Order: sequence, then structure tokens, then C-alpha cells
Amino acid sequence: MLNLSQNGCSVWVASSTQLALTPTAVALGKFDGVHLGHHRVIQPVLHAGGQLSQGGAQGFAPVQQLNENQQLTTEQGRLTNQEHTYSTVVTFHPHPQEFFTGQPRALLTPLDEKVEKLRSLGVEQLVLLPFDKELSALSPEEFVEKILVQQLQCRRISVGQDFCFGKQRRGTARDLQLLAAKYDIPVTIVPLQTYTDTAPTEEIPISTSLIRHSLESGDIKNANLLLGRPYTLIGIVVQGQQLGRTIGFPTANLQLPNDKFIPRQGVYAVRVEILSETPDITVTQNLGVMNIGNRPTVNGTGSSVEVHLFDWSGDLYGQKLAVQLVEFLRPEQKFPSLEDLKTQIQLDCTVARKILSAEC
Ligand SMILES: Cc1cc2nc3c(=O)[nH]c(=O)nc-3n(C[C@H](O)[C@H](O)[C@H](O)COP(=O)(O)O)c2cc1C
Ligand SMILES: Nc1ncnc2c1ncn2[C@@H]1O[C@H](COP(=O)(O)OP(=O)(O)OP(=O)(O)O)[C@@H](O)[C@H]1O
Repeated sequence: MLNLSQNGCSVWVASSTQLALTPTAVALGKFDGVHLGHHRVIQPVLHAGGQLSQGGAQGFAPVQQLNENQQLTTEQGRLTNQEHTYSTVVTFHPHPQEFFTGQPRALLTPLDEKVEKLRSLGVEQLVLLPFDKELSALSPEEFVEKILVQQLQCRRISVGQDFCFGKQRRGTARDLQLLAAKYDIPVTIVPLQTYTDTAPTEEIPISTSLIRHSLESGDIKNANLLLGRPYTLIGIVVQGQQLGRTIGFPTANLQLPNDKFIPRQGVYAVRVEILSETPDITVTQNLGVMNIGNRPTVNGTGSSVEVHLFDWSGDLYGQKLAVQLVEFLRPEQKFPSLEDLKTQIQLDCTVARKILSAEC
């Protein structure tokens, strides 16, 4: 499986260790959201001027660039450059929580988005370890020997301080360091990156769970701070009820990946990138307002995500939009009439313009 993106650079996505390009320098974890703490963990396995960024022992070829006509196979990857160590994120699929609870889990970064974020950080390969009964039953020793040493031919490992692995999460980051030392594999244990919360002032580790809570409560500023970028909904514009234009606020209705984590229902100030057909080149950037909800005023059925762009007219059906959340404005309400809804949306637009212009 190969993903190509923006400028032809790619991340090799391997759905099993057999398909992985080896040898590897590995960052281990779930990495949902690819937040600021995750950046720290990934950093030591990236290449910098031909070296791993924290003094890896070997020399490295430049990152391989692929275009659509080049299909890099595992064998080619090995043969074209014997010395190259692939900067690799190793994660679990499905999310372990999904496996244990049997419930589908919504993600901050569904696979395509995660791949794009990892690519932008300079990661060359994403290995998705099929999280099943067999994998979850491996002891820490077996995980290191079978998966990291034998299958991934690991040359370096990076994990966060709170990393746990193996059967019943028995292995700690320190255990990993001791086990890997038997194979002369250095392990970087990254101290937990924290942020300062106010009232009461305390240092809190950045985590995926914390970002999810912030998004659930509409605290977009906090979520964006911990992510190191705005939380973004990426989707294709599909047809709505076409009522929006009758009240003077046409909206683009977004179809999102089924497993995308949806923040609190309500109205937001947003920035919108309209992405072109040709792989993800940004065409235009716009400001706007977004509503996530059931549209009770018009007896809407089911939840929808719709965005109104300021000072823009045209047809967006079928286009891909990336909607960056800037601030939560208010909860969705049921209005007595369409006229009242229209008045409120006018007000939302005024508030959003103010917020967004103050941001520039
Ligand atoms: C900024 C904004 C705020 C909105 N707020 C509400 C709301 O509070 N209550 C509601 O029922 N619908 C709300 N809507 C949804 C409108 O009902 C919806 O845009 C309209 O019915 C058009 O839907 P359509 O695109 O399916 O035709 C809002 C839409 C926007 C763009
Ligand atoms: N704030 C952080 N600072 C440093 N390392 C971190 C931080 N958060 C996670 N890590 C590390 O990054 C890797 C991936 O983290 P993972 O996604 O598994 O945990 P998480 O972000 O804490 O998510 P969750 O809240 O779901 O447990 C792991 O090695 C983990 O220890």
C-alpha cells in the first residue's frame, strides 16, 4: 500500500511487518492526533542531513522520492540502498481500545490524515501492526524479538516515558530499553511533554485523550494548542437540502471519513482551504462559519457538518475542503422561525469575522 501526497513525496504504508521496508528506526505508539508530544517522540528517528537526528550510528541516503509511475516494492527498497534506515512510525490497527471493547473508535486523525501529518514531519514509513489476539498476547520479550528485531530489523527506537507494551501492557519504556540493549539497539525515552493549565496552575502531560476532551467541550483553543495546529475536518462537499440559499446563507455540506472524531455540536468560526483535484494543492483560503448539528429549526434528520464561506459564490459540489476550527461560538438552537435563524446566523458571521481578523 503506497500513499502519495502533495509534492510527490510519499509515506510507505505497510499493513503488516512483512511488507515493511527495512532496516528501520522506529517510533512506537498509537499517535492518534499526531500532537506536540508525539512530535517529540518521532523526532529522534527522523533523518537530518543524512543522520538520524539524535546521533544514529549509520549513514543514510537522502529520503527516496516517488512519483506515480514508480512503485517501490519491499525488495527494491532493500536493493536500491542497502544502507538506508527507514524512519518509521509503528502503530496498531485497529486502535487497541477498539479491539478490546468491540466498539468502533472515532479518531482525531483517520489514516489518510495521519499519513499526511507524518509525511509533513519527514517520516518515511508507517507500519500498521494488525492488533489481534495473537499480537496482544505477545510478552514484552517476544514483542521485541519477533516484531522489532526479526521482522522490522530495528536499528533505533523512540518512545514516550509512559509507553507500555506487550501482554496486559506489562512492559514499560525502561523494560524496552533493557530488552533492546541485548540486541545493541538504543532506545530514546522521551520525557512527557506537558503544558501549563491555569486555575489551578499545574503541568499536565499532553495526550490524545486530553485533546478529545477539549474538543468535546468546545475548547478549541486548548485542543489547537496541544495539537500544535488547528483541529481540521477534511471532507467532500455533498448535496444538502438546499434551504441555506433561501435564507441567504448557502452552505457546503461535508461528508467526513466515517471514523473522524466530531467535536461538540454547535457553531464555529473557521478557516477553510479549498483543495484542488490534483493531489492536495491548496487553491484558496477562506474564512467562514460552520455548524455541526441536527438543524432542529428545519426538522433536520441526522447530524450534518456544514460551512458558509464569507464573500464567496460558486459551486463546491465534489470539491475537497479542509475546515480548520478556530473558535466555538455557541450551541445549536431550535429557532421559532427561519427568519430568527437568519438573524442569528448574521450575528454569528459578525462575531466570527471579528475573531478571525484579530487572529491574522
Ligand atoms: C453559522 C450557522 C449556524 C447555524 N445554526 C443553526 C441553529 O442554531 N439551529 C438550526 O436549526 N440550524 C442551524 N444552522 C443550520 C441551518 O438550519 C442550515 O444551514 C439550513 O437549514 C440549510 O441547510 P441545507 O444546507 O441542508 O440546505 C446553522 C447554519 C450555519 C451556517
Ligand atoms: N506528552 C507526551 N510527551 C512525550 N511523549 C508522549 C506524549 N504523549 C504520548 N507520548 C508517547 O508517544 C507515543 C504515542 O503515544 P500514544 O498515542 O500511544 O499516547 P497518548 O498520546 O498519551 O494517547 P492516549 O491519551 O490515547 O493514551 C508513545 O510512545 C507515548 O509514550
